[in-house]
Amino acid sequence: MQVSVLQVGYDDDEPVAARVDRVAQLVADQRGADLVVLPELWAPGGFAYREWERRAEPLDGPTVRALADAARAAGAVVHGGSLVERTEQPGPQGRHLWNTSVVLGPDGALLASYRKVHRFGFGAGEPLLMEAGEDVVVVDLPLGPEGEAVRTGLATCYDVRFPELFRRQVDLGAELVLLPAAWPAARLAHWRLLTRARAVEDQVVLIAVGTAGTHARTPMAGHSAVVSPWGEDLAEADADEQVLRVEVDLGEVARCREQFPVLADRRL
Ligand SMILES: O=C(O)CCC(=O)C(=O)O
Repeated sequence: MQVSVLQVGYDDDEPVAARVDRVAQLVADQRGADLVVLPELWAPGGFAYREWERRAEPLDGPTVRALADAARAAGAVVHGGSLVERTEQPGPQGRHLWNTSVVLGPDGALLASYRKVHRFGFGAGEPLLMEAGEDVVVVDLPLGPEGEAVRTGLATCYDVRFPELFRRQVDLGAELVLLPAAWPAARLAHWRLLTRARAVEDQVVLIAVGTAGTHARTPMAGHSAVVSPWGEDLAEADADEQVLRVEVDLGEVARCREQFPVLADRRL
């Protein structure tokens, strides 16, 4: 499987509509990739809390429509990262906003969405403004050598600190996990450690995609990575905007689980 990791960089000066056009073109340029993965909240701004209400949109809004066109142009499955989703109906806490990731097929159809379960912000930001997702999402994506289904778990940024979510995905058959993020540079060491730990303990291929640049006075860590089930880096970005093209052998998941059957030794 050929994967394009798009580590998007942005600052506060770039208008959102211009960023959506720029990133959609970057996605469309990824012909030859089977899977393209974008970061968390790259259009509205991962830490631009004050702008989220104004920049929120439904799942059939302009950002997802632009990504769907780009997926068709690239002929690839596109994990569009996440957006601030606005719904008509409020959630249990009476709010209308969610941090929602979307996955589109090569025909532009919406294959899956995932609402971030663990909200980041310690009382501000996400817990104050957004609803929490309730559902663990594992979806079949047509990413095998002949387009066969690959069980793929979806998680977002802060979720990586909660190993039980990923273990539940493994129980639901996940072999590949996609983790868009907007991770701050201040905790780069945690990002590197936790992404490798999740790949090793769950024996999955983990594709972790962060952002670059500084917005809302928060420098971003970058360092997107594609990690094998053995915990080895198949690729790692630096701190700047970057596109990584990586060949991933998903057969390594079954080989790793057979050669080192640690998951079979769990005591429940
Ligand atoms: O857990 C962290 O240190 C950062 C998490 C985060 O930035 C997020 O979930 O948006």
